[in-house]
Amino acid sequence: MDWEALRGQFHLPKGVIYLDGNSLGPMPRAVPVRVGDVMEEWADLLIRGWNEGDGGGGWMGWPGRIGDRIARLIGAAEGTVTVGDTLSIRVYQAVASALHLAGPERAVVLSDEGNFPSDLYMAEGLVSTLGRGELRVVPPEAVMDALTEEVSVLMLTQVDYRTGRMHDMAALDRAAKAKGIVTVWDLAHSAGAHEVDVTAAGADFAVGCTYKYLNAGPGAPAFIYVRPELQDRVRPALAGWLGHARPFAFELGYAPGEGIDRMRVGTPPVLQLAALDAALDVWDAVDMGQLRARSLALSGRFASAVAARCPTLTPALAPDVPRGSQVSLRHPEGYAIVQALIARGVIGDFRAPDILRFGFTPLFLSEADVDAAVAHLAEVMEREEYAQDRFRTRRAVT
Ligand SMILES: Cc1ncc(COP(=O)(O)O)c(C=O)c1O
Ligand SMILES: Nc1c(O)cccc1C(=O)C[C@H](N)C(=O)O
Repeated sequence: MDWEALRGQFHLPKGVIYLDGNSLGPMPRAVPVRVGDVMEEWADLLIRGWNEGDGGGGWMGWPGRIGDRIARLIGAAEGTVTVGDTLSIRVYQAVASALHLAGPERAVVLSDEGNFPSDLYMAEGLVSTLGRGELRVVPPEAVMDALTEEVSVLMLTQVDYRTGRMHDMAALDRAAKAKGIVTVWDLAHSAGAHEVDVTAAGADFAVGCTYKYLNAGPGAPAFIYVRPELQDRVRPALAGWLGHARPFAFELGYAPGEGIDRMRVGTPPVLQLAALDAALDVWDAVDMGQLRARSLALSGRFASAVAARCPTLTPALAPDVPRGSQVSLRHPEGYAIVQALIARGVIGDFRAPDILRFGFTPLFLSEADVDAAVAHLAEVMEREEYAQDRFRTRRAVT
């Protein structure tokens, strides 16, 4: 694959080494052009855009059309993915639908301590709304043994947002199925980061965001996948008018739409979908196997150089633990170290209580970036640059 050509498709600010594409991907150059085109369609077509926008295809069909483009990246068949709303909403929708499928006999939603708080809050809220059941949260290594007959839904984020630890999706799905457990996977840190095969794994539901590795921009819409065999049995939980079988009949009662369309909720975010559509063009030339190989090469290069040059930074994971496309390190002064690095133009991020997190995105990073980032980090550590007050003052966000 031509990595240089791929990198050329992104706007990357001068003097910045961006190791935070796992939180907010950089902007593909095609995005503002495409968003501008769609704004012109809005200006000229007005409401006719729903039917005639997108060069004639209409904006209304975008959630499914763009869902199909994401499907390829997660090993899903056409017609199994739709896009819109935020990831937190999609998590709620998937877990609620999964609980309904699992039936009332079982009560436990099982998750792990590496899951993102919003996912846990959503499940906790659902359980309390239903007035039955419980959310059970175990350490990541204990998930397999916690798959008991009491569990109705297994809800996991495949790659831990803090440590980068990666669950074996196929093995956990197999074990869950053997016990009649419905599975929900959050692929926020997987889609576009490494190969994912929801079909081979037999996942029931998968959700993910598009503003990280898929580079669709801040607030970009989320996606949801439903296993084809379940689609006509699923009750969408958030029964919005655009998930109705006949939205424009404006019937008073709800009738679920066909297949994945029933997971649609309300009006599609057209401008953000235009950004996503353009961002997905970059992926047309990407082979996921080669991407994974390069991601491991770049992150491995970083991890071993840091181990050699920065002995006080402890890896968050043992070397033999499978990880996503990030490297996480621990240090009690993690926040200040990350701030000192950002001041030097190396952007990573910090996650409480002590994690320095670095994402490696082969679409726009090179070996030279990795080596320069390590050199900066080594200097920050050797000179104890992080001890300066200006780096220790915490901001409220990110
Ligand atoms: C794994 C995971 N789940 C859920 C979320 C929440 O997504 P959103 O803010 O788009 O609802 C995030 C990131 O914010 C995440 O990393
Ligand atoms: N979604 C975010 C946002 O709206 C603002 C700041 C950060 C984020 C994030 O994506 C955080 C992210 N889920 C994480 O992995 O930590």
